[in-house]
Amino acid sequence: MNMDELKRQAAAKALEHVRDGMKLGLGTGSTAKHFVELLGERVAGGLKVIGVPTSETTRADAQRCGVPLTTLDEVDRLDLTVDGADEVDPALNLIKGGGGALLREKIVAAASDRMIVIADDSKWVPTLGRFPLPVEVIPFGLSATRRAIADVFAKCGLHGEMAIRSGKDGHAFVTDGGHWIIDARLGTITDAPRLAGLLGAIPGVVEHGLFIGLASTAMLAGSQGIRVFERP
Ligand SMILES: O=C[C@H](O)[C@H](O)[C@H](O)COP(=O)(O)O
Repeated sequence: MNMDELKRQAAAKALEHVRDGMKLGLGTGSTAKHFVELLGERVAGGLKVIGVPTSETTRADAQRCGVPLTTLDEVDRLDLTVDGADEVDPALNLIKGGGGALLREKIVAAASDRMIVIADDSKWVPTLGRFPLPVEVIPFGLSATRRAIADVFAKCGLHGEMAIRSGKDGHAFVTDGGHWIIDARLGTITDAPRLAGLLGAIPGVVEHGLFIGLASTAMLAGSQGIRVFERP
């Protein structure tokens, strides 16, 4: 079975948890896109849900699939967010943001009663950090912000290359919020909650891709079937 089929299987498993009347957070990325498409099929069959997209790409996908949309200004809490991840560890802490949507994804996840992470099982890691950590930054004062990020890494015993993410046009990649992303190759993040706290306190850092304590459930599809993990 190829990777894309595994992603679709994980998405289908998450769909089993969607009930009529739910307010949903709709994630971003190739796995979340499967969920939006499958959800669209259920909506066409009469399911009543409303979704908040976590990116302009997901907004367009959801509109194409006929999923009704709203915003966090119009609804209070969301019942469930279903989203992909770049890495998942045994505590269900995550690295996200490979597609650049981490800021809206984190806002939506934090406004949800439950977050289900869907992925193929290559995303499962014993310790976060193999995937470069995305840090969303304000372009103003970038060098100062970068130095502050490097100081935080050193304080956490981490050393690694930092690179401004480029877009397809070769210029800096710009997020939906108009910010840039620094990708940091850290290798192994031994204390992700501490790193998350320190990064979040840097002026100029808008958000980072460490999702600590936000995911309730992970559904990971592999050749042996789907494994479901609940946050310990
Ligand atoms: O910014 C993008 C998101 O965090 C994605 O959910 C993440 O990169 C996983 O994407 P994919 O399902 O394409 O591997």
